[in-house]
Amino acid sequence: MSEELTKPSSVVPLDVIVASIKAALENASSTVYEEVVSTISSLMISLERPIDIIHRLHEGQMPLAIVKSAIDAGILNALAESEQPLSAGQLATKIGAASSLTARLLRYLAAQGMVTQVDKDEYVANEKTKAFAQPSFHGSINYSFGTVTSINQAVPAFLMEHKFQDIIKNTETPFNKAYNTPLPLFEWFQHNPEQHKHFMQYMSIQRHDLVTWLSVFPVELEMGNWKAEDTANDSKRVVFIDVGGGMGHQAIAFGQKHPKLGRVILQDLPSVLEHAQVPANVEKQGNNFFKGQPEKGAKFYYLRNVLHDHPDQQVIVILKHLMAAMGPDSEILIDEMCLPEKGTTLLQATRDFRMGFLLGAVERTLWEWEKLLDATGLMIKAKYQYTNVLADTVIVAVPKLASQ
Ligand SMILES: C[S@@+](CC[C@H](N)C(=O)[O-])C[C@H]1O[C@@H](n2cnc3c(N)ncnc32)[C@H](O)[C@@H]1O
Repeated sequence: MSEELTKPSSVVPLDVIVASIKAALENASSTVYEEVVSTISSLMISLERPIDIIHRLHEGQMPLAIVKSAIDAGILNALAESEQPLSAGQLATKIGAASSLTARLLRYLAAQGMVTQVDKDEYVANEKTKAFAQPSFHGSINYSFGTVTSINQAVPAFLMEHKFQDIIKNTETPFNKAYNTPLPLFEWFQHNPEQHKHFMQYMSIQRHDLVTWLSVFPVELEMGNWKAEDTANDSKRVVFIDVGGGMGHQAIAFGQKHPKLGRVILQDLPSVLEHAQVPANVEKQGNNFFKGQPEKGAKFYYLRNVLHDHPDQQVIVILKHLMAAMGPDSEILIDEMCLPEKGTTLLQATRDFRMGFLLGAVERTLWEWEKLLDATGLMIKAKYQYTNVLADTVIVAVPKLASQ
């Protein structure tokens, strides 16, 4: 038997290894799941030969184009809605496409794990098909394909033109080059509501299934003796402000988990808050964090994935406004990735460049956070890491003087 036809499992017991990984993951927590998937991805990268990298980079451009086409054609929704297995011909009739093209799309989607092929020409929806039939997943694919792809295309020319210097201005990025605009991304979104909607849909699911900061953050411990009752003014104080909170997922989660601690506020630009749907215990408050912080003396000023959107000088402006509003017990909670100094994963390094290409910003290491906070007049009182895959960490920052 030639070497090419030797079954891999006769050399390495792959079937056994795969079966044991699948069995171990059946009831695993999302943290364990993410970590195993990340380790396997790193293993795949470590096993690649140079030509395999060429194949990965070359073939890697295709999935987004195919998945976008499959969504636009309505294949995933039609399959997700069907209670019976469907053939390519039946699906083609439902969506009004050619049956041979539909068959080829299905073959690709099955190879990609997004539909299940149960027989020679029979397909059924699986969990991934059902997820990709939802508007938030459509929006995410549209964001990746419609907004991000053109930015990636602009990167090499942008870096060459800028002589491979750091990207430090949010008005001079590959995004600005790709869209020929002088506006920073979030201002540009105000003039491009369709792209903004897709971005927000992506934001709403990008942490799908990951544990949240509330699973590790010791609220009672950090609260200390802080009380919501403001007896002097016969009112309730603000315990939590989700600064730049977008659709308010974290404000909602905090209010649900801690309904009695005090008032909860969601702050963002007014045009963003129009789209946020929050329960009665979360107050919406339009505010531009570059202009100031109207709520004085709140317990927690929380910022998730906000500061990584901005270069250092702007982060300092945002934090100084919060410092001016802080009372003696206030804390700033910075919920961001803390990149490891060594052994950054491909995903973490990708997120870092994404920030740079879109916004002239960066993901930071813990040491870089320490340096930046120090330059602002803050220090790290505590930190709580809650994911390994993204190294998401809540940094508790307090003014240097108050803590000394
Ligand atoms: C990357 S998103 C993070 C949203 C949210 N914190 C989350 O984790 O889902 C950044 C947020 O900052 C908001 N933002 C940008 N510029 C702002 C400004 N000048 N004032 C207030 N919010 C702003 C955006 O509208 C957006 O909701």
